[in-house]
Amino acid sequence: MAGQVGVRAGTPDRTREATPLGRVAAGTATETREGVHEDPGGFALRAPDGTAYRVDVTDGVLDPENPLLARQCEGRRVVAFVSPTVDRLYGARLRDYLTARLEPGSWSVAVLPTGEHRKTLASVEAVCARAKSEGLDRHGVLLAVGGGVLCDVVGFAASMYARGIRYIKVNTTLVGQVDVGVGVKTGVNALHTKNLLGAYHPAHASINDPALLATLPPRQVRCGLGEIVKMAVIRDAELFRLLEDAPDVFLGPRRAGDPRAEGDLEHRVIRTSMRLMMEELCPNLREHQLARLVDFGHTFSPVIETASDHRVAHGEAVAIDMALSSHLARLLGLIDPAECDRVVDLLELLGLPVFDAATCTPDLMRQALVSSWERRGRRLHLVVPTAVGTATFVDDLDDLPAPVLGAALDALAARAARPGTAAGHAPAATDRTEARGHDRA
Ligand SMILES: NC(=O)c1ccc[n+]([C@@H]2O[C@H](COP(=O)([O-])OP(=O)(O)OC[C@H]3O[C@@H](n4cnc5c(N)ncnc54)[C@H](O)[C@@H]3O)[C@@H](O)[C@H]2O)c1
Ligand SMILES: O=C(CO)[C@@H](O)[C@H](O)[C@H](O)[C@H](O)COP(=O)(O)O
Ligand SMILES: [Zn+2]
Repeated sequence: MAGQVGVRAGTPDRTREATPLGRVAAGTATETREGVHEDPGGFALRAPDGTAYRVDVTDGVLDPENPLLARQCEGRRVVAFVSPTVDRLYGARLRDYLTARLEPGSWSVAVLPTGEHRKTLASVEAVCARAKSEGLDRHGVLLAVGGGVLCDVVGFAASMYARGIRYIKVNTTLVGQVDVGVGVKTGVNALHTKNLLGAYHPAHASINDPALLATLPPRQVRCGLGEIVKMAVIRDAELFRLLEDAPDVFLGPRRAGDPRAEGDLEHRVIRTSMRLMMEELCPNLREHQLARLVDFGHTFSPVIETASDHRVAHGEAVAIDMALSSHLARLLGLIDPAECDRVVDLLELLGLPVFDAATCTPDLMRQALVSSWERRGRRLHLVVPTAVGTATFVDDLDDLPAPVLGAALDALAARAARPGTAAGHAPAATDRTEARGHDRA
C-alpha cells in the first residue's frame, strides 16, 4: 500500500499507560473473573473462551516441606522429564521431593537431551515412548522441569499422548518463567522452520521458583532479559527504565542494603513481566487475531535462529529483531530517532546482540518478512515501537520497500562495526557454550 504506512486507518489504539511495578490485586485460587488477576501466590488467567489456568510463584518448589507441586499432581501417576543440565543441578532434589511427597512406584524421572537441535518430533516421540513404557494412562501427568525447549517438547507430547493428558511445568530459566511458563503454546522445529509443529495446550499447572535462576549461565539470563525488554518496549516504560537503571539485574552482585539483596528487584521484574505477557495473551490465547504485540522481536528472529543453525539463541535473535524493527520504525517516521536509540542502547547494555552479519542480510530478512506474512494470514503485522512503552503494526509487505530494509540493516551493521561494541554482536560460531543449545548427558 503506497503512501500512508504504519498505523492502519481505524487501528484500535494499542498504546497503554505504563503500569506500576509490582501491583498486587486480590485473587482467588479458582479465579472466576475473566482476565488476569495477581495474588501473593502468582497469577490466575481466565480467557474469554473459558480457558483458565494459574501460574504460581513460590520459594523452594523442590523443598519437601512445600506441598505445591505434589498437590498439583493430585495423586496421579507422574513421569517427569529433565534436561541433563537440570538433572545434574536439581535431579537429586527432584527425586527426593517426589520420594517424600508421592506414593512409591507412582513416579519416575527421565533425562531428555534438549537444545534447539533436539526440539523435534523425534524428541516428542521419545517422551511418549517413555510415558508408554511407564504405563502412563490418560489420567497420568507429564512433569517438565526445565527451560523452554524441554517444556515445549513435553507440552507438545502431552497434547497428543492418549489424545491429550495433563502436564505440569516447573520453569527453570528466565525465558521459561516470564514467557514459556505463562502461555499455552507447545511445539517443535520442523522442515527447517522454527516452531512449525505444535499445539495450544494449557498446562495443568505452571510453577516459577526464582531461586532456580541462580544457576543459570549469564547467556541464558540475557536471553530472558531479551523477552523482558520485549514486554517493556510494547507495554511498560517504567519496566524499561528499571532495566536501564539496573542492567545487571539477575547478574550483578547482591550487596547488603541493595534492593536486590533480598532479590526484591528480580522478583518485581519477573512478576511484572509475567503479568504483562499474560495480559497480552489472555484475550487472544489461541491467536484468532494474528496481529499480536507480543510478536515484537518475533518476525525476523525465527529465520535468524534457523539460518544460524541455532548458533544464535532464541532470546538473542529476539534482541536482534527488536533492534532491526526499531530502526525500521525510525526510517518510517514512526518513532523518534532518540527513542529508537534508547531501545538499541538497552539491548547492548544488557549484553545482547543487535546485529548478526551472517544472517542479517537483505535476502534472509526479506525471506523472514515473507514467511511472517504467510504465517499471519497474508498480512505482515510487523510490530514496531512508536516510543518506549508503546508499539504499533506495519501491516503489509508493501509498507517496507527494500531500500528501507537495507538502510535499517546498514545502520545496525555500522553500529556493530564501531570499536568496543562487542556486546552488539551475536556469538561467534566458535562459541559452543550453549550456543547450539546442546544439552546432552
Ligand atoms: N511456548 C512458548 O510460548 C515459548 C515462549 C518463548 C520461548 N519459547 C521457546 O523456548 C526456547 C528457549 O527456551 P530457554 O531460553 O529456556 O532455553 P533452553 O530451554 O534451551 O535452556 C537453556 C539451557 O539452560 C539449561 N538450564 C535450564 N534451567 C537451568 C538452570 N536453572 N540452571 C542452569 N542451567 C539451566 C538448559 O538445560 C539448557 O541447556 C526456544 O525454543 C523458544 O522457541 C517458547
Ligand atoms: O517465543 C515466543 C514468545 O516469546 C513464542 O511464544 C511466540 O509466540 C512465537 O514463537 C512467535 O510469536 C511466533 O509465533 P509462532 O508462529 O512461532 O507460533
Ligand atoms: Zn520468544
